[in-house]
Amino acid sequence: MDKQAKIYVAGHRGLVGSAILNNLQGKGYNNIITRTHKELDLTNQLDVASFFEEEKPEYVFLAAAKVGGIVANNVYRADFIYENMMIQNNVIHQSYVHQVKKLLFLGSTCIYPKNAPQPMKEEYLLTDTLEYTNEPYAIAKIAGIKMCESYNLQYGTNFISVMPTNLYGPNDNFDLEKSHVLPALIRKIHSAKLLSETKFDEVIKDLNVSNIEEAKAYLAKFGVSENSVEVWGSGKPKREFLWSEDMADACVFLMENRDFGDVMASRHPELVSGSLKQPEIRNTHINIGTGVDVSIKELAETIKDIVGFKGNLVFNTEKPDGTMRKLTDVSKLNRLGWKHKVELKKGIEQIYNWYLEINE
Ligand SMILES: NC(=O)C1=CN([C@@H]2O[C@H](COP(=O)(O)OP(=O)(O)OC[C@H]3O[C@@H](n4cnc5c(N)ncnc54)[C@H](OP(=O)(O)O)[C@@H]3O)[C@@H](O)[C@H]2O)C=CC1
Ligand SMILES: C[C@H]1O[C@H](OP(=O)(O)OP(=O)(O)OC[C@H]2O[C@@H](n3cnc4c(=O)[nH]c(N)nc43)[C@H](O)[C@@H]2O)[C@@H](O)[C@@H](O)C1=O
Repeated sequence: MDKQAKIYVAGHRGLVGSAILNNLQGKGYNNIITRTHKELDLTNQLDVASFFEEEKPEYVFLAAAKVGGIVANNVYRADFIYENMMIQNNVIHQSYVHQVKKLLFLGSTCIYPKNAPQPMKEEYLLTDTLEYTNEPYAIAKIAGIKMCESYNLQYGTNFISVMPTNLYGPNDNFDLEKSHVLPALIRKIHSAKLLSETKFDEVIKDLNVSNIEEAKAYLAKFGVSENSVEVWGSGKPKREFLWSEDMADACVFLMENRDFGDVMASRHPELVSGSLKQPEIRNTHINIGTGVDVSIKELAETIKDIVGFKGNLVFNTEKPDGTMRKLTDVSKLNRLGWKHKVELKKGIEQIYNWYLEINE
C-alpha cells in the first residue's frame, strides 16, 4: 500500500477499527475513508453498492460487525447471524465488483470446534461441532472465511482472513450485559471499589443515573456491591487476550507485507494456481493472538489487584462458561514475521487508566 492509497476502514469507531485507523494514520497513510453505522448501514446491499461505486477504495479493512460477549451472542442469536452475514456479504462482494486490491476480513477464534486440540491450528476449522453459545456468530464468520477463499480461487482476488483471539483496549464496550469479560470485570470491580469507598458521586456519574439508590439497584442486578463482585461461570474456562493496538498492528502488517497466497498455502500451491484438485488441508486464514492464556479466575484476581478492590469474587455457575479453552497456535503468524508486544498485566493497567480518564 502506498501512503496515498485509498483505504476504507469499515467499523472505524469500534475497538479494532479505531486502533487500525490510528495505526494507519501514525504510519502516514493520508487517504483513509470511513463511514459511521448511521451514515452507511453495511447490511443494506444497495447503499453499500453505491458507496463502493462512488468511493472506489483500493484497500479494505473489514472491522465492522455485530459483536458482543457470551450472553449477547447466546441471546441475540438471530441478530448475530443475520447482521454479520449481511455486512460481510455486501462488503466482500462489492470489493470484488470494484476491484479492491486487497481486503482483510476479521473473523474470530470461535470458528474452531468447541473441543479442538490446544493450541488451535488454522487447519482445525470445520473438523468438529461448534460451541453453542456463539454458534450463529461463528457460522457467519466461517461463511466469511469461505467467501474470501472462494472469491480468491474463482476470481483471483486478494482477500485475507484473520482470526483474532479475545481482544481488549481503548474504545471497548463496557456495557455490563453485552460486553466481553475483560471490560465487564473492570467496570464491575471498579464500581464495587467506589461503593466500598463511598465515592457515590463517581458511581452516579459513571452509570448516568440520578441517585445512589438507583445506582446500587442497577449494580445489584450484575452482582456488584461494596463487598463483592459476581463473576459469570465457574472461573475455570481459559481465555487468551490481545491488546487491540497489537491486533491493529498485525492487520496493517499483513496488508502491507503479505498476500492471500502467503496465508493460503505455500504448502498447497495447487489451490493458488486454481487447479481443481482438492488439497488435503485447506489453510485459508491466519490466527492472531499471543499464544498465552489465563483462567477467568486468574483474570478476575489480576483485575482486582490492579483496581485495588478488597472485597470478594463470587462465581455464578448459573451463567455459561462457554468454551473451556480456545488458545490460538500463532506459529504461522510468527513465521510470517509478526509477534505481539503488550503482555496481559500491562494491558490491563493501560485499559484501566484509559477507563479512569474517560470517566474523569
Ligand atoms: N472484540 C473482540 O474481542 C473480538 C472481535 N473480533 C472481530 O473483530 C472485528 C471488530 O470487532 P470490535 O472492534 O470488537 O467491534 P466493535 O463492536 O467495537 O465495533 C464494531 C464496529 O462495527 C460497526 N458496525 C456494526 N454494525 C454495523 C452496520 N450494520 N453498518 C455499519 N457499521 C456497523 C460499528 O459502527 P458504529 O461505531 O458507527 O456503531 C462499530 O464501529 C469484528 O469482526 C469482530 O467480530 C474477533 C474476535 C474478538
Ligand atoms: C471474543 C469472543 O467472545 C465471545 O466468547 P467468550 O470468549 O466466551 O466471551 P466473553 O468474553 O463474554 O466470556 C469469556 C468467559 O468469561 C466469563 N465471564 C465472567 N464474568 C463475565 C462477565 O461479567 N461478562 C462476560 N461477558 N463474561 C464473563 C464468561 O462466562 C466466559 O466463560 C463470543 O461469544 C464471541 O463474541 C467471540 O468471538
